[in-house]
Amino acid sequence: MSERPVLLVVEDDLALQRQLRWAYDGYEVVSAATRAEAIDALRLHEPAVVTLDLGLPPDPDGTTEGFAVLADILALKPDTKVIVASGHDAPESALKAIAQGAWDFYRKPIDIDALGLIVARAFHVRSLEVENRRLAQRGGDGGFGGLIYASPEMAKAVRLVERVAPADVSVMLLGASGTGKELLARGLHEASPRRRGAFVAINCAAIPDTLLESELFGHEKGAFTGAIKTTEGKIELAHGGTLFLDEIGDVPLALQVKLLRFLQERVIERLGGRRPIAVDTRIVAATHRDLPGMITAGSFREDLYYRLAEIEVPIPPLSERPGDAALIARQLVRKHAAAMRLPVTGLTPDAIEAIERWPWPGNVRELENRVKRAVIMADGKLVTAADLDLSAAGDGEAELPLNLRAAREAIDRRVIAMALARAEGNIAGASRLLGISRPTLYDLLKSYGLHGSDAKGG
Ligand SMILES: Nc1ncnc2c1ncn2[C@@H]1O[C@H](COP(=O)(O)OP(=O)(O)OP(=O)(O)O)[C@@H](O)[C@H]1O
Repeated sequence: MSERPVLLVVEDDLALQRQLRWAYDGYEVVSAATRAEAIDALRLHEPAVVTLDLGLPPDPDGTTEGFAVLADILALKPDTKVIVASGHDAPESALKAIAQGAWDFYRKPIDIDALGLIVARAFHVRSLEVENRRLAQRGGDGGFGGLIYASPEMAKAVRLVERVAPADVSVMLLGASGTGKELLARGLHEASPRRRGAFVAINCAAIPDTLLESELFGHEKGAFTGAIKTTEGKIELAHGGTLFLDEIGDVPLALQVKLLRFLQERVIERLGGRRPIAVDTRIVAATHRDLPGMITAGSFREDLYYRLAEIEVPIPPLSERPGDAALIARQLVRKHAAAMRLPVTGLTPDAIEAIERWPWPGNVRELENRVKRAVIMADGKLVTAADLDLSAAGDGEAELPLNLRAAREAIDRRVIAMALARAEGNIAGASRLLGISRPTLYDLLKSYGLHGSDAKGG
């Protein structure tokens, strides 16, 4: 039973003590009638929240003893949320208590429901503070590669990348646009012995096929019209370091052959060049495409795939990482407010709720764009759902799915992802939570292309 949060009630009226203990059965209510008892209880139970009647003996009609208790509590445990009682005749003492560090006040005679709300809010805020502190200790600007995350899904991807970073194996990051593939690739580079070399990134989908070859391999002066000087390609620029090839699935077949040769022989030839150049570059590739499907269709070389994908790291979309969107949003608000010198400090509860409901088709990139804009739009200190332009989230107004089947699939995916997250990727656990059999869940995972952590092995 000691798992219930402890609420310390400092109150000299024994009947009232009993009434409160009875009313707040969601908490472990500990009572104290004097300053000494209150401090003993504070030391013993370390309650997160205390309600404090300022009129305690030996000054039951005044407030001196109450203020002394308040000072003691805040000196011993400054993060305690103290809620003081203000007598109907002395509202100013409540304000004075708040000025001295009390969290809130309530009026006597006690309204159990109203006080209950204040107490619940105090516990809630306290738990958020504890969580924030825990995250801050992980490193101010995020952990590995600057990534911010708390979901087990993302932690798993990060752990895998961390583990393979020092080894000389090829890594393929699989995830949709904006899920953080480049940050992960950069983190991999930083965690590898190659961190003294350069990290070079190229998005193969963003460069026209005709230019991609010279971007990757470089060219000699005069190799083609406009080649006015010899230029090193990205592979050469990353010599001694890491080259991140984003959207590898968009590399045309002819160039795939050339890439494969580089990976086999570790030499390149610039366009128009005649001599092979030895290059020591580690390739990390990424794609959102179904490469095995492309291999079957003949548009991606199987031999290149096996060279590039010794280890595959699936990166879940933001919508399948419970809790991450709100966490990243908080950090981004602080970052952009500081960069733009705006007095915005956080998000309103309705903004957090809207963020949690939004499907984030553009993943973290979309989140970052919206937060940046919202920080500029915000009127006060807090960003609202309207500032984020997410007020229609969940109404179905912003994103009407293609048809009912697509809508059902979207909901299935979300709920399955949540169940997997709660069961820490365990299929048996997730299927129990969903009220379906294991084989049914496997079928759903397969048909939606989702991965439970033991989906492959189990
Ligand atoms: N977990 C995260 N924490 C903080 N910022 C993130 C996180 N994931 C992504 N970002 C930010 O979101 C943006 C998109 O991330 P990134 O470029 O790594 O995605 P990507 O998967 O490589 O996308 P694309 O394939 O479209 O280039 C970047 O500004 C990045 O800093």
